[in-house]
Amino acid sequence: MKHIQIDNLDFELFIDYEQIKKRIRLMGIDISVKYADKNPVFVGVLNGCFMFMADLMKQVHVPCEVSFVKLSSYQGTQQDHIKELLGVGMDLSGREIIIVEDIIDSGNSLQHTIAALEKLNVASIAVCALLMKPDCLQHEFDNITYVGFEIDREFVVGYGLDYNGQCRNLPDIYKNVAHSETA
Ligand SMILES: O=P(O)(O)OC[C@H]1O[C@H](OP(=O)(O)OP(=O)(O)O)[C@H](O)[C@@H]1O
Ligand SMILES: Nc1nc2[nH]cnc2c(=O)[nH]1
Repeated sequence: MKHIQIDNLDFELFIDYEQIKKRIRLMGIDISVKYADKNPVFVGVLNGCFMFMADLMKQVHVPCEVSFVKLSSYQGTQQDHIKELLGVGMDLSGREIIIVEDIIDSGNSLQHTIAALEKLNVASIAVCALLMKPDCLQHEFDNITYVGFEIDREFVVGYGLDYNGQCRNLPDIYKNVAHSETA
């Protein structure tokens, strides 16, 4: 089993790039069928989505547009409180939106992204996430339509996901393991 260490944490291989590609291919087929003639806008939530978005777009075979947003946070004592969406950069009114997320954990980010997009008079919002942790969700959503892999509570890195800014470049996904397992 492939292991890596980042700072003080150990990780082992969890989902390899071949599995990821196969799953994304099927997700792309589903989306292409559903959105034929709808010219959807894929809205990626940076930073984590960049690899997933790139691979997903190669598997979507209908006319579409791509945009990215970033969530900004309050600083200091309010740190981690999501404030607003930055960078949509196009008119989304009347458009069919597919939010692209690398991972849904608590669902806090997703809830804020959806709330911000709803203010822009979009026609519809669906969510496409590579990973989701159902046991960690703190909100109810009725529009998480496309999920690559449902995973347990483990902390994962790679394929766009970081630990302290590191590991986003890894093609495979790794999960955190206790120190003793790798000793
Ligand atoms: O469901 P949640 O508990 O909100 O967690 C999911 C969010 O966490 C990560 O983003 P992060 O804020 O770490 O920023 P990043 O994309 O730049 O890594 C990930 O990309 C999701 O957007
Ligand atoms: N890198 C990373 N970011 C996250 N954000 C929410 N959950 C996770 C996770 O498991 N890994």
